[in-house]
Amino acid sequence: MSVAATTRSTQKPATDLHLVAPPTRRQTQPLPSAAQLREQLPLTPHLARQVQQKRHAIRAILDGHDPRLLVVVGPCSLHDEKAVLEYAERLAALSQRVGDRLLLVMRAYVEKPRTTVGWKGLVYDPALDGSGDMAEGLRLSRQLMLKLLERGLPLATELLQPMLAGYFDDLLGWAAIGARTSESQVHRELVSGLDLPVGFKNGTDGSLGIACDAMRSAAHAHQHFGVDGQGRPALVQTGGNPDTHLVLRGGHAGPNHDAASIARARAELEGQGIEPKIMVDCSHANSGKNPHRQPEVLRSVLDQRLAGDGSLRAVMLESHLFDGAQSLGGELRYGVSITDACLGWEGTERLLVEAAVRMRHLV
Ligand SMILES: O=C[C@H](O)[C@H](O)COP(=O)(O)O
Ligand SMILES: C=C(OP(=O)(O)O)C(=O)O
Repeated sequence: MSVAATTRSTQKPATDLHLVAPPTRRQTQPLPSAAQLREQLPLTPHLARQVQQKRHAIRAILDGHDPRLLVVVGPCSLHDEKAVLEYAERLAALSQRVGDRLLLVMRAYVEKPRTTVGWKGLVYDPALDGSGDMAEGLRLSRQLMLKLLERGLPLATELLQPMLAGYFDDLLGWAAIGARTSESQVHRELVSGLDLPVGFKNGTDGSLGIACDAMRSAAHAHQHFGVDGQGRPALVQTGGNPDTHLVLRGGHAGPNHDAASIARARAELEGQGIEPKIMVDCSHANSGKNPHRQPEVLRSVLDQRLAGDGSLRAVMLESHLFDGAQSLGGELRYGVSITDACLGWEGTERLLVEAAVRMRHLV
């Protein structure tokens, strides 16, 4: 029975109207299942091997077996295939130059959590005009991620809508659970069943506890409600994910990348019996969302790492071809973010080469 039909059959008298959803409040349209999209846009055996190798390399860094720095870097969100591929070409070339000291993983973020409302990412609205063609968004997002993999890059994304994980998780080297969802049981259950390294971010208010709780929950086996590959409701059993870590992204009270904050984070993790493996997000509340401050955050992390803090194993940067951000609505500038402001390519390349030079003391 359709949602509209259900609504009509339960219609209440006018006095109870606040209890009854008007027929237009919720409508549904079918979408391809994850299995259908994977069949339409398959991961070749060659790329599947590459994904596994990259996951292995990322784990080795996060576990402290490889002294290189893991760097998750790239646009705040993907919106323009041409610019994304140009960015990826440059990142792949840079990766060749710095790969002995830095492992570069490209941000391929197709879902955006919003504080209130706003464009929610390529997968939701690929035409960028509110038309919300999500079937096309799913297709375009998976196709673009495959093209990025073909350039040899490992991929990172935020897993926001748990139902979407199955459309993309075979392509990922690393994933984030964002500041707005680290406390969510549903996301912790999701991570518990993923065979890839995942970073839990501290809350937007700066709280570390929710991310530590999340790691402990995700390390456990769970039984939860979910969907199978065909999109049918399913009882999902997960085995627990041991490959999770903390991502410090600052909070309402300010940044949390300084030595005192890192020491607090280490103590919180150790207090909960979790090995301290920390990524610092140089953007978001750690830079006050000013992209030109991302370099100082990265330099502060490097200073601490070189001074002997081995728990600092990874960083994140929001970077695009050109500096800044732009609003949707008018004529869009090529290679400029339409969500958070990013550091442009020139600054990114300079910064990462500088980081690689400094890392030679360790690697
Ligand atoms: O990384 C992106 C943003 O910080 C996040 O999606 C929230 O954005 P908003 O506060 O502009 O909605
Ligand atoms: C939304 C993001 O981060 P956070 O969850 O830290 O706001 C992001 O990295 O794109």
